[in-house]
Amino acid sequence: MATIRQLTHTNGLEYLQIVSARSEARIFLQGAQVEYFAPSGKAPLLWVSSADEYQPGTGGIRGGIPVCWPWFGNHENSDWPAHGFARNKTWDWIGTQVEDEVVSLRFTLAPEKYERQYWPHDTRVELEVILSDTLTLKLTNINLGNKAVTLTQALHSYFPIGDIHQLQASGFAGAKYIEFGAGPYAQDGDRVSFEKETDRVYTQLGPVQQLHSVNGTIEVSRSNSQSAVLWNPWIDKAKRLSRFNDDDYLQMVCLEAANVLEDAVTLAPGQSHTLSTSIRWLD
Ligand SMILES: O=P(O)(O)OC[C@H]1O[C@H](O)[C@H](O)[C@@H](O)[C@@H]1O
Repeated sequence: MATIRQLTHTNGLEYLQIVSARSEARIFLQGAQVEYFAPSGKAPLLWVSSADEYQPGTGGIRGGIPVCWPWFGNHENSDWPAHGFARNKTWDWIGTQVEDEVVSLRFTLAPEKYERQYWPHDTRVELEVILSDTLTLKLTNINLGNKAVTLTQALHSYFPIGDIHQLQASGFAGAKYIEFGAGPYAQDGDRVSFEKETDRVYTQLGPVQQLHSVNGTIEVSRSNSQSAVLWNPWIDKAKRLSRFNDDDYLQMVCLEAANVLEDAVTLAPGQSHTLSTSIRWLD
C-alpha cells in the first residue's frame, strides 16, 4: 500500500516522502524538485551532492531534478537569474493518484509566485511526477493569454555514474551541439566519453540516450523535446560551483531533457505543450 507523507527537512524545506511497492522517492515543494528516486530493490537513479545544505532560494538543491523554467541557462539579460526562477519557488501540490502502486503527483507554480518583472505572461505551468519502476516527469505549459509566448526549459537531471572516467553516454548520432558558446558542431559518432569539462547543448537529438556507467546503464528518454544538455563541470568548474564538493564531478553527470535554442517552445493563445522525460535502470 503506497504511503505519502509530508515532512519538514531539518533545515526547514518541506518535502513529500513517497513509498510504494514499486519505488521510493522524495520531492521537495521548493521547485517541485525530485531529490531522490530508487526503484524497489535497486540503487538510486538520481545523484545529490553531500555539500548541499537544503537552504531555501539558493538555486534549488544541487542534485535530483531541478526544473529550469521559464528559461534555461543564462538569459540574454545577463542580470536575470540562471535557469529561471521556478527552482527557487515553493510549488503547490495539487493532486495525487495511486493505481496499482504507481503514484502520480501533480504540482503547479501559482502565478502570484512568478517574478513578474521577468515573466509578465498569463501562463499555467504544471509538473506531474509519476513514480513507478520508472521515474517520469511531465512539464506542461498552457498559454492562457491572448498573445503568443515563447519559453525555454529543462528537467535538469543529475545522475550517479560512479566514475566519470569510465562513463560512456550513447544515443547522440546525428545530433548537433553548441558548447561554450561555439558551434553548432556535428556530433562525431554515437557515443560521448568524458576527459574534460563538458557542457553541450544538443539539438536535433533522438528521443533516447543511455548512460553506461560502472553502476549499470541508465536510460533517459524524452518526448516533445529535440534538445538536451550534457554537462560535467570537471576539475576547475567543480571548485567554483556552489553546493558542490571539489571531487563531486567524478561521480555525476547531468543529462537534461530540454526545449532550448531552435527547440524553444512557442505557444499560441490557448495552446499547451508537455515536455516529458522517463528514467530507468536498464540492468
Ligand atoms: O549552477 P547552476 O545554475 O545550477 O547550473 C549548473 C549547470 O547547468 C547546466 O547544465 C549548464 O549547461 C551549465 O553551464 C551549468 O553550470
